[in-house]
Amino acid sequence: MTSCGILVTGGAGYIGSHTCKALAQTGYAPVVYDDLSNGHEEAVLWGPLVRGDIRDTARLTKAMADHDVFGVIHFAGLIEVGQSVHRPDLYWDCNVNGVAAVLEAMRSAEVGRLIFSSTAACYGTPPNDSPLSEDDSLNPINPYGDSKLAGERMIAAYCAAFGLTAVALRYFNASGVDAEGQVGEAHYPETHLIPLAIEAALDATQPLTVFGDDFPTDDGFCIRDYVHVTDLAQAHVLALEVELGASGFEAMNLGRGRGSSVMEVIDAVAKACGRRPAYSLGPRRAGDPPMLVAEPSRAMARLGWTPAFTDLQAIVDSAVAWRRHRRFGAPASLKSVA
Ligand SMILES: NC(=O)c1ccc[n+]([C@@H]2O[C@H](COP(=O)([O-])OP(=O)(O)OC[C@H]3O[C@@H](n4cnc5c(N)ncnc54)[C@H](O)[C@@H]3O)[C@@H](O)[C@H]2O)c1
Ligand SMILES: O=c1ccn([C@@H]2O[C@H](COP(=O)(O)OP(=O)(O)O[C@H]3O[C@H](CO)[C@H](O)[C@H](O)[C@H]3O)[C@@H](O)[C@H]2O)c(=O)[nH]1
Repeated sequence: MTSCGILVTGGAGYIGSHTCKALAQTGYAPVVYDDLSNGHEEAVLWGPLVRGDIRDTARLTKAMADHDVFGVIHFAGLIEVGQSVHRPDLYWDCNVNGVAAVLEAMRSAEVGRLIFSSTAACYGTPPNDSPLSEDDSLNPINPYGDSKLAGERMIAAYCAAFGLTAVALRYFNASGVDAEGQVGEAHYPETHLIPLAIEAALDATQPLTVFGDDFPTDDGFCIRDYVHVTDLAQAHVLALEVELGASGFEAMNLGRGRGSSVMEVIDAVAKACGRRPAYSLGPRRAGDPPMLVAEPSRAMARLGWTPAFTDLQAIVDSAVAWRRHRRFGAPASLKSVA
């Protein structure tokens, strides 16, 4: 019988834990590999946890062999655009050496399929207002995006040379939370807009700072494409068995294809919480492009993927429900870092 085991690096984190749930619901057996530096043991609910660093090739190889996995979904890494500008050393080390270790371990353990967490940050600042397609130029403007694009290129080279197959999924802004509240979003420190705006609405001592109101957009605020994490999780499951062409590698955007400004997010949070988040205006955050919106038709055609959450308000509502009843995560640790 073919193995149904999947090694999920970073599976104790936000997107990884939601993906483990989707994998288990589809009949796969997720094995989480995570050092818990930013993840939560309480989020590992659908299979075993192997604690280890993503740069440890030997430990990864052993985990793949011990659990007889046939694929790897690689989420583990550092994720903050702003931090990457101030500490590029951390991002090149963890995100690039992490991919190298995963690829070498896959070669040793003879594991054939990789799904990689990539990002809209690979595109940099788009040249115009059109949604971004995979054929648009890749010019990251921060070390986080650089490190992810380097990961994609290393993976594509391994596919060409060593016969692995891989899909890089370029997420736009992961948001929202599992409808049953089994897992959720609990980053420390939290830097993402939606959870911070919710905290500001529910706790007057945690005001939000809005990073800039002078962007070249209709209302002057940054625009992002917020896509529900359960929809992202579903795309990973679909990507595991998609047929790939001769190169063995494909990159696909995952977004709703709709942009929302920071002020539209604040409005949706106000509606969901019944109270407007307190906020002050700050300077632009280093490394923030004005507008990132996906053209997601390739993932829809190639994977048969359709995002179930089409509406920003429903995404924000799910995040508010988690904040009110969360299973893990402590509000006192919430802190914005620019
Ligand atoms: N959140 C987003 O909007 C977004 C958007 C685009 C891409 N991504 C990518 O998706 C992936 C997951 O993001 P997330 O929001 O779930 O982040 P997260 O921080 O919640 O999860 C990352 C997990 O990786 C683990 N990890 C970090 N460094 C590690 C190391 N050295 N060794 C082993 N484990 C390590 C952490 O403990 C954590 O559980 C990341 O690769 C990120 O770059 C996220
Ligand atoms: O306290 C805050 C936090 C964010 N923002 C603004 O809200 C928007 C969204 O910011 P997030 O930090 O929530 O998300 P990013 O767009 O910076 O980054 C996310 O999407 C990227 C891809 O576009 C990366 O992949 C990254 O990992 C992921 O966190 C941005 O315009 C940002 O300037 C604020 O105004 N105040």
